[in-house]
Amino acid sequence: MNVLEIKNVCKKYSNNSKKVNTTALKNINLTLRNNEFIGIMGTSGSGKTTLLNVASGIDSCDEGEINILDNNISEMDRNELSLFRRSNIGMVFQDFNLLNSLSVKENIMVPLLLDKKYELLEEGIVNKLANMMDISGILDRYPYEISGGQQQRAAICRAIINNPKIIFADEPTGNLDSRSSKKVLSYFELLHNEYNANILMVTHDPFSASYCDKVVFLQDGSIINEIRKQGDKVKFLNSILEIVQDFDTVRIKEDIDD
Ligand SMILES: Nc1ncnc2c1ncn2[C@@H]1O[C@H](COP(=O)(O)OP(=O)(O)OP(=O)(O)O)[C@@H](O)[C@H]1O
Repeated sequence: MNVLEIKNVCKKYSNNSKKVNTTALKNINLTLRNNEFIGIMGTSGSGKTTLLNVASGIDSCDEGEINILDNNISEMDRNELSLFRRSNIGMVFQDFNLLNSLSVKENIMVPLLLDKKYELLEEGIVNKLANMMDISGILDRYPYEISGGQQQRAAICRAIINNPKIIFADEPTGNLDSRSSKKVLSYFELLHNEYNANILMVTHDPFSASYCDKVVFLQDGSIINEIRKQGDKVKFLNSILEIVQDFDTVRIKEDIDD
């Protein structure tokens, strides 16, 4: 079964004060199959975050539909969607989105408390995840007392504590140095390879994208290319870099022509 189907999706933003419409997504079709890790790349403003927000139900689309495990989330009302998202979707953001007034442990527990899944807390799920993500020594600290990499690993624990069917990640390494990025990416890889996690990740970074099975490239709201991993990560990284360089060359030529 496909985990996520994005079908003919279009999205416009209207800016009422200037009476300008921005077409952010143009007829997007994309499928995330079971046990797939897909990356979304593209230049700034190409529509990456909009696509992730629409696919995860944070935002609505104007045309088309989004199916998650055969449920059309575009047709759900607010309450249905909110419940559906809580039990099926895990989100990871560039700026971590941890609550500073809660300890790391409490932050990770939030989704279970919202869903009253106290039995999982008693089974020690927080400690298990913290061990897996190598943050068990900092559970009693507050987000402002730990590094960005540790905050992101705590945010991943929070995203997966409900055992979601899909993890959506928007530039999860965007605020991290290269060492912390590698560690965070290695945990995504672990979740994907060992726990069959399905992941859709936005990134502008070819190195991060090389952890995916497949990368799609957006430009001006359309998918203009896609590439599937064949061989190892280094080979995949080189293929991604070639495509990114081609885009850059075309863009520079267009800028010169303008
Ligand atoms: N809330 C909004 N209102 C109006 N226009 C928006 C809004 N959000 C995004 N846009 C526009 O939609 C287009 C796509 O934006 P989006 O944020 O999805 O791009 P992106 O590829 O994620 O960019 P970046 O890499 O810079 O984060 C851009 O032209 C952007 O200016």
